[in-house]
Amino acid sequence: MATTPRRPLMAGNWKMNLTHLEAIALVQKLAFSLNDDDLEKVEVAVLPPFTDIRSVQTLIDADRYNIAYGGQDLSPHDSGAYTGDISGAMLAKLGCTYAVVGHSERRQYHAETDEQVAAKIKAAYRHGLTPILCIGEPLEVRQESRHVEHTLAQLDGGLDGLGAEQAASIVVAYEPVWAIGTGEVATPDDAQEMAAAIRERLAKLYSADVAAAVRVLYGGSVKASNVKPIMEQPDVDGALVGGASINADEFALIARYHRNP
Ligand SMILES: O=C(CO)COP(=O)(O)O
Repeated sequence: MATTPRRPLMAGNWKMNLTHLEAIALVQKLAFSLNDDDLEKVEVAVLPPFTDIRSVQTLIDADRYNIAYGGQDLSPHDSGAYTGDISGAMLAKLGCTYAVVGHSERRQYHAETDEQVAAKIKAAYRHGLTPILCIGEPLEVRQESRHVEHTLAQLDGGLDGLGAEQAASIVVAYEPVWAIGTGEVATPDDAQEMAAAIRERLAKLYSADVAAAVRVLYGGSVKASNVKPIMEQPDVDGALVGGASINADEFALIARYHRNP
């Protein structure tokens, strides 16, 4: 099996936080806290609210910051009468690299189904965006030890109808719902167990090469103080960071985890 080294990705999902003015201040501070070596070792991305993206783009372009950015969601449609929605074309035109798809908060508060998630993933690829597919189990499912089965069913649903070439570039984020915003982080072993199971399922659905290429992130109460042992797991390739990503100092420390003793 040809294994290409996977470049770690630290992505900050700001959720519904920070105005465009606050976004500019955060990205500036973040860029000053990271050196070329950090940004070579680790890809750093921010995922601001839609209203901030134009400002983030302008700043990153003007100062040539090596920081990627993307949207927190996108419409499965390319244009039309979908009030309040944002298309992949709009995100692509703003220079976005990524689009988060199927975050548990979208599934919970907007009743998003696996079918809609699969349609959004295809919409992202139509516009050259890399989807970050979020999957993960709620607490009661873990308590019944059905977490792997539940999470892999979401993976199957999200990837439904997607070809191998596209699947090889997707990013999958394992975000156990019980760890999101709770301060209760999964153990490094929990993260590794699921990341390995995701990779194994990708090998089955596609091929060993696809499984070896896909970056699997962990998300849920990631902080500078807990990120390193999670990143040391062989199948974990990065983190999707919520609360800690809206503090530039903390997110920079997370992105520079490799410098920590
Ligand atoms: O949902 C998350 C990232 O998408 C995780 O959020 P927290 O880091 O705030 O737990």
